[in-house]
Amino acid sequence: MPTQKISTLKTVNWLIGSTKDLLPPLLLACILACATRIASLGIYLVAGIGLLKVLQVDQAELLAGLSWGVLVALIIFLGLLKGVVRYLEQYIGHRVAFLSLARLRNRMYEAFERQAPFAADSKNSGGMLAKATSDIDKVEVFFAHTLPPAVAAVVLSGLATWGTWAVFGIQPAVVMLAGYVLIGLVIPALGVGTLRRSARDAAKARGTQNQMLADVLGGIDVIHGFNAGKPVIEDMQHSLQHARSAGLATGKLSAIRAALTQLVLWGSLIALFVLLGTAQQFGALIILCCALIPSYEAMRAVDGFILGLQDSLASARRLYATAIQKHPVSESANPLPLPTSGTLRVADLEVNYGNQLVVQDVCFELEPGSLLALVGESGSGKSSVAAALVRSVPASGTATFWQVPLVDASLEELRRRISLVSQEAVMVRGTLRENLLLGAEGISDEAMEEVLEELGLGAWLRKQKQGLQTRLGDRFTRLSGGQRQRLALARALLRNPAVLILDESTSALDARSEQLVLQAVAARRREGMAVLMISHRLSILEQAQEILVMHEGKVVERGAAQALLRDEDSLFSRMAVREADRILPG
Ligand SMILES: Nc1ncnc2c1ncn2[C@@H]1O[C@H](COP(=O)(O)OP(=O)(O)OP(=O)(O)O)[C@@H](O)[C@H]1O
Repeated sequence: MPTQKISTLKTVNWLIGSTKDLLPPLLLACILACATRIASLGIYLVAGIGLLKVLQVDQAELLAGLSWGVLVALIIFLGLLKGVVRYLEQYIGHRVAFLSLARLRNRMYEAFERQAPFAADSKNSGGMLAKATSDIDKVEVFFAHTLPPAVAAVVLSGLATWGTWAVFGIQPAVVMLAGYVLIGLVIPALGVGTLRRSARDAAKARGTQNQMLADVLGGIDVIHGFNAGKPVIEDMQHSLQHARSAGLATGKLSAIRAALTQLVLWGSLIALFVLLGTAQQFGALIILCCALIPSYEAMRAVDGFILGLQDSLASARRLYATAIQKHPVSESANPLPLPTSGTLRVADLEVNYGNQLVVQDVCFELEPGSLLALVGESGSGKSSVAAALVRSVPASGTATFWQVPLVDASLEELRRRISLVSQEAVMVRGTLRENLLLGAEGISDEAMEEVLEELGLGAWLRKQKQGLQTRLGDRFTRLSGGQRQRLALARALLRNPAVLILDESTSALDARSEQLVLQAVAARRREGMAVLMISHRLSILEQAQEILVMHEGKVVERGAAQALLRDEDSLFSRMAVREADRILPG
């Protein structure tokens, strides 16, 4: 859902709902912020009274009973009080902030997890990173550093106006109130639309920059290899420029607001001087100035609040949009268990991405122990069939495992029974053991070592001083493409699924390693594991009971390899000839 369409009310409601239990400490932080500002005001007022004493201005009713000793004691007391309440305000404010940060991060990670892998595939990872980091930071700043000072400013201005009215009459009270309204309401309202737009643009630009950075870092070897550093840097500079211009509008407006606030402050002082500037009321003027300066200063927090609010709301809207986004594939309300073995039957399978139909009318049966191959040109829809079977992408038609429709099955069990080893053999940061387990339990070290041996990685493992504890991704344990593919395959084999889908999972292997992989797969098939193999290699296809040849999303030919090859005009024969020419040109 585009963030512009999300209402502020819903966003705030979600934000409060997400951090509900933090509201009492946030309220306490607001109360403490009020106490800090009141103590500050008190210090100014006592200093003002001291000044009156020094200047020997006759303000009998104000000065009665306030000896130097009392004034010094009051200053010390107020100073200590301010120190203590400020400490508590900061402590509680930051506690609320960090808890809200943790809470929001968790909610975001849950949302990403719920939407994965579809979200990770279809959205930019940089945008997701920006949401998980800077957007949440912006919301946290709002909670910790903007709301309590803004609340305190409003309370303080109310108190100061009331006090002025009570002691000095209505006219100076009206001057002060006018100043508060100008600083707290009118000036912050200037250019709110521009602020909202630039906050939204800035939040989006942060996502784009993160995305660019992630892409550049991921593809640094390619960029170097193609000498593409200069255009890439220019692109990044362009993007930074865009972010800078989004931030510039906010900067200009805050400068104008700050200047206007100073004008109002000095205007109010002049107005008070005109009203009370006679010799008799000079004392009152000094006292009012002492009240006005800290309370106007505090009122500026409202401006910061409005600025922060636009930023926070822009970020909160992006977070809310992600939090409410549903994965197009959902689990049924009462998920059915899946047996450990059975036949996978697929009929009339269709896969759509948006309104692009990429797979249609695909039907096949995969019995325990059998091998089915899916071949076809690049983009013909093979990987989409595989993704549909593990329900990573939405699909229609019927797919059942041991007569249980996959749409009714528990997603966790489905992905335990059907394992997909996809084209990219992704390893996460961590040890070899952690990568092989990847959340699975009850797999022994011996079983891991055995599978690695079976896949031809035994010698490599023995060379690693820390064995299964070797950290992957470290400088000296960079994996080759073929090692990576075999580790991904080992991960799947260790889970012993009923159906193993291999999507071009041997593309980076040399003939000997591929042979070892095929032997391992054949051994599992003898134990009943069914295999759906997506591959172009004839050596693999010969072992398949049935080959499905896909073209533009449809199965156009099917049968055993030899039968398909007998028809020289078949798409499969032509593909086989091209594949043979590729290996042995001429
Ligand atoms: N997540 C996605 N969003 C939108 N379109 C997609 C997505 N994944 C794949 N496609 C499109 O669906 C079509 C089929 O892609 P798919 O990856 O299934 O083909 P394939 O036969 O596996 O190709 P290859 O052999 O190159 O891996 C392609 O046109 C591709 O652009």
